[in-house]
Amino acid sequence: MSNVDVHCDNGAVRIIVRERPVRDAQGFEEDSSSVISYLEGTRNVLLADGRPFTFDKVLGPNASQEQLFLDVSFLVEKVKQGYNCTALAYGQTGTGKSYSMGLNSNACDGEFVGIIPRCLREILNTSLNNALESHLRPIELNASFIEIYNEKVFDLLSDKSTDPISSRGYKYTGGTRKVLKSLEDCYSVLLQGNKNRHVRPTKMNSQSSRSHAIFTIHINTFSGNGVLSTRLNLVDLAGSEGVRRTGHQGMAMSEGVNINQGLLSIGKVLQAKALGHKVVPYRDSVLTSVLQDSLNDNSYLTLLACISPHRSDLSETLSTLRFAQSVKQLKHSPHINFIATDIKKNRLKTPKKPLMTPVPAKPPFSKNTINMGIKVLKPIYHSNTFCTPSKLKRYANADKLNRSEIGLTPKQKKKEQTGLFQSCVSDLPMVHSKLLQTNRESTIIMDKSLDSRASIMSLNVSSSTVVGNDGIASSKVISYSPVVRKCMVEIENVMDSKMSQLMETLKDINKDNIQHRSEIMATPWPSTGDSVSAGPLPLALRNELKTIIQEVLKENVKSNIKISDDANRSESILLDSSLLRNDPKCQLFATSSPVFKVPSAPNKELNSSANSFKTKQMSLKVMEIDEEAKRYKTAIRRSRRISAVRGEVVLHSSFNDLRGQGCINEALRRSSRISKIGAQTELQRANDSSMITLSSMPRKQNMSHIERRKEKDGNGRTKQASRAHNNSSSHINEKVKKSNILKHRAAVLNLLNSGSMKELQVLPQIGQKTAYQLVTQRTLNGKFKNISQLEKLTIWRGSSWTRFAQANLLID
Ligand SMILES: Nc1ncnc2c1ncn2[C@@H]1O[C@H](COP(=O)(O)OP(=O)(O)OP(=O)(O)O)[C@@H](O)[C@H]1O
Repeated sequence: MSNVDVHCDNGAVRIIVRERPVRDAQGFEEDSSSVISYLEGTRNVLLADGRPFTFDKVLGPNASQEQLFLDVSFLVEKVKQGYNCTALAYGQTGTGKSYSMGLNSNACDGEFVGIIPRCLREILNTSLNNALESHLRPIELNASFIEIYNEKVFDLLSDKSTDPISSRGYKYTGGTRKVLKSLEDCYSVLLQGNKNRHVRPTKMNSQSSRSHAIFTIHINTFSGNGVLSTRLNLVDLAGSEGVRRTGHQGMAMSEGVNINQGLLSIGKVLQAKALGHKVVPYRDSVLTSVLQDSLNDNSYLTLLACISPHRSDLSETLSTLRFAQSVKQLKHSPHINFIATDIKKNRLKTPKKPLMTPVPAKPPFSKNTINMGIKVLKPIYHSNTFCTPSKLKRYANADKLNRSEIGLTPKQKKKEQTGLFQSCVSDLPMVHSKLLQTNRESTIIMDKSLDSRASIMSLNVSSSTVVGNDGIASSKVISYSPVVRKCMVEIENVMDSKMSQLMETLKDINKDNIQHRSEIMATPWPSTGDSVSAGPLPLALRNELKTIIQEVLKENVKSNIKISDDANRSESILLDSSLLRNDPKCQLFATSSPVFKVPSAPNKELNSSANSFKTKQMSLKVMEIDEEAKRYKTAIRRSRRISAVRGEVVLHSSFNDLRGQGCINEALRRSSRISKIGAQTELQRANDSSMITLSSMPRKQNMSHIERRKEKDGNGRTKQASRAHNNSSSHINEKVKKSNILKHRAAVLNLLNSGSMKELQVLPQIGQKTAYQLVTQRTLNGKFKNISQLEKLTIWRGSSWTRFAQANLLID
């Protein structure tokens, strides 16, 4: 189509205003002068009773149907490229909506035919012309024509057009689709639809539409691997009307009310979208439910606002113009609708592939594929938070397609795919584990986000191509899962703060050499020249590497200060990259990926053996603190749960010392709380306040903590951990331990006898079901006298009793 108006911009939402000619006076006292005027030399500004309004295009009363179509034909171009498009005629009754859309005439040809027949003719002509060429892929053209009358959907192309196909509360599933192969088909479709449409004469319009009509042209372009499915929705909304002016009563009045209701809801939807509301009230009316796909961001929208020139209609005209202005606020970003049918088939046929080995598939469309005389463009794949293997495969296919189209050699492609896609994905967990060992702050940050296996599994990368308005792929984007993104940002922040701390330290130590050092710090990391290094992931890895290196530098600077004391201070703290190369952490990165190389050594070298030792010590210390921190967090979580049962308020401050004293003290506290829950019973009320037992934690867990502590004693542990261990081991001798266990068992039994279902679930291995069964047994058979009575209950399945008893220290 070469006749796209040069004045059209490429915005996804366009507003065209058309003024109808002055009406003949038919029962009205019409003023022949128009309240609408236009600014000389402009095509987009009009004055309504002196008030200026700016739109994409304004058409005066003398504008022809051809002129109007020139502005709308932009949509035909877009729909051929693979985008969904919608043209919406809105305005007061009798202002020429149906006339402009072409629903008044039953012809497809002629000077006065409107938008719909012209669009049909244009699309059909292109398709017929192209069908003559043998290399073209098959195209299918269909039309559907529905109307929404009194909040019900009617299929105008169906034999039973008087039966509604959908009403409020039911999802509209579409109407009859008629195949369009010739102009005759288009003609018969229009004729049949118009014949079935609800029309009623009003005081304002002898042929007033009483329904909202939606004419849809469906275009399916088939390809080897899928189908490019697009729609052009041409909507003729019923006119807004005042009951007083139409003079309607009864049925006609209720029609008017429903029409206004639909228009109001469409206004609400567009307003909500324009204001960026998260919840858009699509379901407020049948009209908005049906138009949901057309009004969403993924479509080109053109609003044709029809206005009247008469002063008597001024308030309606102003209201229409304001509505049009609010629609202009919408920000749509349409993308091509490619449905890769083969992917669905493949998912069923082929076994699941491992996550990291996507199998390249034949691109669904190539650059040279021509459909309907236009180049079919690349589909967009949106990144998802969590990638299933099949999704990852789809992304990999899209990635390959996009790469093939940007002209990379097969060798480069392979290198990129294996180098960037796979190595980066597989490197991420490794980087994460290295960070865990080397950077305490990063570890805590990562811990926050990656504290579950599921999160670690979500460290996926997906790629997508951004396609511009002109349909050309403008850039390639690699997206990471939110977890990875969050970590990257936080790590970057940590790095920044460390950097500035380091610079401060350096500044204090040697002001003269500061510039030299900053230069070294700012030196870009050398690249191997591999294209991989330019990708965003290597940058992220590089940042992480830098973080680690900053750590090492900082440690080295500090240790050097101590070693060299005052003598020759400036010499000793001079930064040297050989120091980095000698450091085991840096070596690890330097060898793991060819992307990273430690900068070549400048002149001076420092003996780093002392530093390495200190670094190792620091790493061990960091690991210990991390474990402590994890236990601390777990302890707090469990304690909160226990407290919540009794409605206790747990002050965080009371747990602060847990970090230092380890989990044994915490276990004692928790056990004490279990006892307190049981303290509500009459029997144990007196004893409970002094009852402190060893632990309500699983025995295995408890033992493993102690054992781990013992192990750590040999390897060097934190002062806090040592203190906690010494305290606990000195105080808990065998005798006390035994009596504590007995007390603990009594407390558990007491809780089982008196606790509610919710309270019982505080105990390990007691879920909702077991708690319910225990309470039922207790109610039926009376309180449990001892542990063996508990054991004999029929509620335990398999090894559930053993697990419960062990977890609660009820058996030795
Ligand atoms: N630009 C125009 N040029 C010539 N005639 C027009 C123009 N606009 C409207 N008309 C005439 O005005 C009359 C009413 O137009 P039309 O039925 O299209 O209005 P409408 O907005 O669809 O009204 P309703 O909402 O009640 O259906 C028709 O007879 C139509 O021919």
